[in-house]
Amino acid sequence: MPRPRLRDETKPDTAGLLKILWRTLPELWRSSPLLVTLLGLMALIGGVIPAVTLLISKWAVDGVSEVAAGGETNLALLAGAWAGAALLGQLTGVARQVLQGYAADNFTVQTSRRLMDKMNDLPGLEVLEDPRFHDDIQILQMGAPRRPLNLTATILGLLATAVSLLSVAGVLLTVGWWVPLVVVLGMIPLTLTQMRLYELGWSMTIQNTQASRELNYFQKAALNHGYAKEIRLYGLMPYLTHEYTERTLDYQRTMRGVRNKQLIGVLPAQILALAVTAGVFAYAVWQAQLGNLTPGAVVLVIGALSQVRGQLQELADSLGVGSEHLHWFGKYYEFLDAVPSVAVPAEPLPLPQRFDLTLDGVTFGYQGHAPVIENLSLHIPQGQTVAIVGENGAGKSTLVKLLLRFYDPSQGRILLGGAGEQVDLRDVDPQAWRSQVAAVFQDYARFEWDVRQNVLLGQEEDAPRLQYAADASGLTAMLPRLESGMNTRIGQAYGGVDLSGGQWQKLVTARALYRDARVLILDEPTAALDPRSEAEVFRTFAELSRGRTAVLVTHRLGSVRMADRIIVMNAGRITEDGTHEELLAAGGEYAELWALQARQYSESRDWLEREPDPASLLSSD
Ligand SMILES: Nc1ncnc2c1ncn2[C@@H]1O[C@H](COP(=O)(O)OP(=O)(O)OP(=O)(O)O)[C@@H](O)[C@H]1O
Repeated sequence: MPRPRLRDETKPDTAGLLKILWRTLPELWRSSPLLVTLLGLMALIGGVIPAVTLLISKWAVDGVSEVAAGGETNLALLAGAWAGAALLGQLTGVARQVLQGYAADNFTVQTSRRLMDKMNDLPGLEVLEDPRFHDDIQILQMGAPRRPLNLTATILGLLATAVSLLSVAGVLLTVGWWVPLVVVLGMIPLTLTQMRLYELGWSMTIQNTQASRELNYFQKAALNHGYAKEIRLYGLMPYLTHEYTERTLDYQRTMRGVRNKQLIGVLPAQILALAVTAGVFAYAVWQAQLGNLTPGAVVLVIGALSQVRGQLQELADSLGVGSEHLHWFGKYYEFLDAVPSVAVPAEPLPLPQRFDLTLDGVTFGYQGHAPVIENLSLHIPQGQTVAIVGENGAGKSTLVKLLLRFYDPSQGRILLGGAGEQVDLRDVDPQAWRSQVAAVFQDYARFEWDVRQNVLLGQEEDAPRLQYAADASGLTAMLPRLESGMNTRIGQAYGGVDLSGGQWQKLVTARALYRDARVLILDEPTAALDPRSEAEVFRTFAELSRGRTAVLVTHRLGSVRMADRIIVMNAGRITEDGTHEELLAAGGEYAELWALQARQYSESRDWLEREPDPASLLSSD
């Protein structure tokens, strides 16, 4: 299975950028067809107005000369035409700004939606754990609100500028066929230099994203509420400040170098452009002195020269800025085209009748790491309650994530279904399978919404079911302590309250219970609960798991006795498998862990019951 490739280290050249533009134009048009068509028309109209104005100016100056020489010219008509053209220019300009805003808004929403839809099409987690992905997603996230908007403005601006440039250059033909050619050729180096420098700026952005992400992390950590206790306790702030400052200064030094290069780099090309403009201007004046050009033509040349200069400058800026936007869109398409390693099958098989779970020689390692599950085989018949225990890092949570198909095994298969109807998890729609599973993860999501939304997670509210989930999880009992009960907003950032670890755990248990699922997975659901709440959650779990397939990962051995079967994992393998009594009798790791926990309980009970002797508390042995 090919790994998703989100980062193209070879950045697109001009042909690549044109390809990206070619793909973007229809996208832009699709986001608001009528608006974009109208805007295109307006850009065309706005584009020819400068040339028309120049011509009218020429005719007016020549007309004035004619009148001065005793001839006749309708100067009022020319003045009216000039004012009309200027007014049309103003009006199309304003209308363009307004409509462009609407079109850009639509394009922005469409682009962001595509990003989120693509995220939804990535059913696995692997892609999110790739550090290169963080860089790309940061670029995409930061650019999503502004790149589509800016590109829309740039494309329309480019269209108007190109039309303007062509029409004004056309007007210059009246002075000499070579004049527009020389003017444009003389200014092309400026355009190219500017574009190259913009390119440099973009590549710096890319190269520095990891660096800027890291340096920002130091600042974020320093200001983050969640880290505040450790930072104060361990006096971490000077370290964070030092790291942040050093890294930022380093980063700024690099960026300053790029900026200076950008500014100085354009100077020679600017001087050439200026020389060409001055040369053509001198030529026009000389020709007028010889009587080859009318005063109106000189005015036209002066106006056209400054127009062409301005427009080429604009073209260079737009092409440079536009190429940055296109680079962003290049990343965006790379992301949209990324092939997820955990893929939704083109033609998913229906879910089987029975939900027996079978792992058949499964091996799995996280991206770039050694296997953490090795050749593991396990059969969990439908309806069985299985507790998985084992030391830290044994692979228990990884096994749970594999069961939910957040990853695919690198070897072996995970099968779903009873005999004769088994399907490989890879062949069913992951969303269909997950909708049958309720799970409480160790690192559950703490959405900063209200309590109700945190339980419902986007599902329709069913009052009796919500009541049941809240009662069974212990959530109901804690609601009176929250100011607005179920409607209490969580998260200080939005003026809400903070929940304790145990309160959160009750809430996420309610979240799982609200889902009417056939498979129940609880990964350390009681780590932060007080003993009474813990007992309550296990009692509910026992009740709920009746008739359902249930997997419970826990270190609390006292609670695993009620499981039909206990599995002990060690270094990615199953080392023991049986009931509580069987495993105790076997005298293996489980029995050892059980004895250890039992001894801890009895020792602390003895210790508590003993009359405290201050000397024994202070002695070192
Ligand atoms: N996303 C990840 N990327 C890389 N390695 C990971 C990732 N998640 C877990 N691991 C590694 O996989 C191994 C198994 O982790 P896992 O979380 O499955 O263990 P566990 O048995 O659930 O441990 P615990 O009892 O501490 O929760 C560990 O060595 C861990 O460092």
